[in-house]
Amino acid sequence: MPKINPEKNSPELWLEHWPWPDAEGHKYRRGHLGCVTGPPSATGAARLAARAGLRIGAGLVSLLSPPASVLVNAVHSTAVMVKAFHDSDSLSSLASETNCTVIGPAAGVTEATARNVISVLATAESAVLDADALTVFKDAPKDLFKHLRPTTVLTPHEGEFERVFPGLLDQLGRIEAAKSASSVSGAVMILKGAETVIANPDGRVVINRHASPFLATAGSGDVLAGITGGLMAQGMSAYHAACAAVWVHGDASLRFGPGMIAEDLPEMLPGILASFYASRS
Ligand SMILES: NC(=O)C1=CN([C@@H]2O[C@H](COP(=O)(O)OP(=O)(O)OC[C@H]3O[C@@H](n4cnc5c(N)ncnc54)[C@H](OP(=O)(O)O)[C@@H]3O)[C@@H](O)[C@H]2O)[C@@H](O)CC1
Ligand SMILES: Nc1ncnc2c1ncn2[C@@H]1O[C@H](COP(=O)(O)OP(=O)(O)O)[C@@H](O)[C@H]1O
Repeated sequence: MPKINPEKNSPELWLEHWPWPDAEGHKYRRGHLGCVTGPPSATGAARLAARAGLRIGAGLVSLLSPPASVLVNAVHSTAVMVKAFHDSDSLSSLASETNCTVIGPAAGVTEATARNVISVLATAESAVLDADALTVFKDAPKDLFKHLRPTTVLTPHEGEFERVFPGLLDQLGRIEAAKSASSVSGAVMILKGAETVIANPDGRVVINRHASPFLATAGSGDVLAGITGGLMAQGMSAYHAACAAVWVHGDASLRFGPGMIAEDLPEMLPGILASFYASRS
């Protein structure tokens, strides 16, 4: 088998595609991100994603919330909006109003989550599937694959990856496994870890080592899903958004350093954006 030498992730790969706001623009032109929340006791993960999406520049961000979680979400949200969905049909309708929807963080490993994932994929312009949105297809990954498109990004850690692509990691190693999974599923893959691999269905692969070990903290992956979705909502292609989000997420962790918790990551984004903005030619 030919050895793949993946490209190293760096801003040169994607910064020229950064979705800066137009001087004449308004918030709707900066894109609408939706983040699907879980039950009342598990809403924080989606809120981390939502805040990251807003910080990275999406013009509007909505928490798409089961009715029982609306109050807890509303109490904890200010600029981020809250919209209730009663079933997968009404979620589908809300997702159709977004440019990208993130689903999975603390969504719950339930049949309802599986239905909700399919509904989001049917109507959202683009989607990020993380955590439970992947785990829930453990016994029938092909049921998921048939709904995936090149505008979908999957963001598994190794445990989640193994559930949806059993045996691939052991058989091929991380880089080849991510590449194969992207090709088989037809979606962009972010295989997370100390070295994160980003793979596109067309065979492009990038490896990211620009990250701090302090990222090993609860909720940091939810923030990555939100950054990715926030960039896609602004019109960045799924592959460029995936590469950019992973680098920026890593940069935020390196800038913060020891003591970082997931909540700190979105607050590091303005400094990173300022340095990108200043470097525009
Ligand atoms: N604030 C909140 O609300 C938060 C809510 N969260 C939500 O919690 C839910 C559960 O998600 P989760 O990722 O914590 O656990 P889960 O899917 O059960 O897998 C864990 C098992 O997988 C394995 N494993 C292998 N490699 C691994 C790796 N690199 N990183 C991690 N695990 C790895 C390992 O098994 P082992 O290899 O040790 O046998 C491990 O025991 C989900 O809905 C998520 O969104 C979180 O986002 C946190 C913040
Ligand atoms: N040792 C490490 N070095 C660099 N990055 C790491 C390390 N451990 C985890 N990460 C990163 O932290 C994030 C963890 O995401 P995830 O496992 O989904 O956590 P959670 O479900 O708690 O949000 C990923 O982006 C992963 O790449």
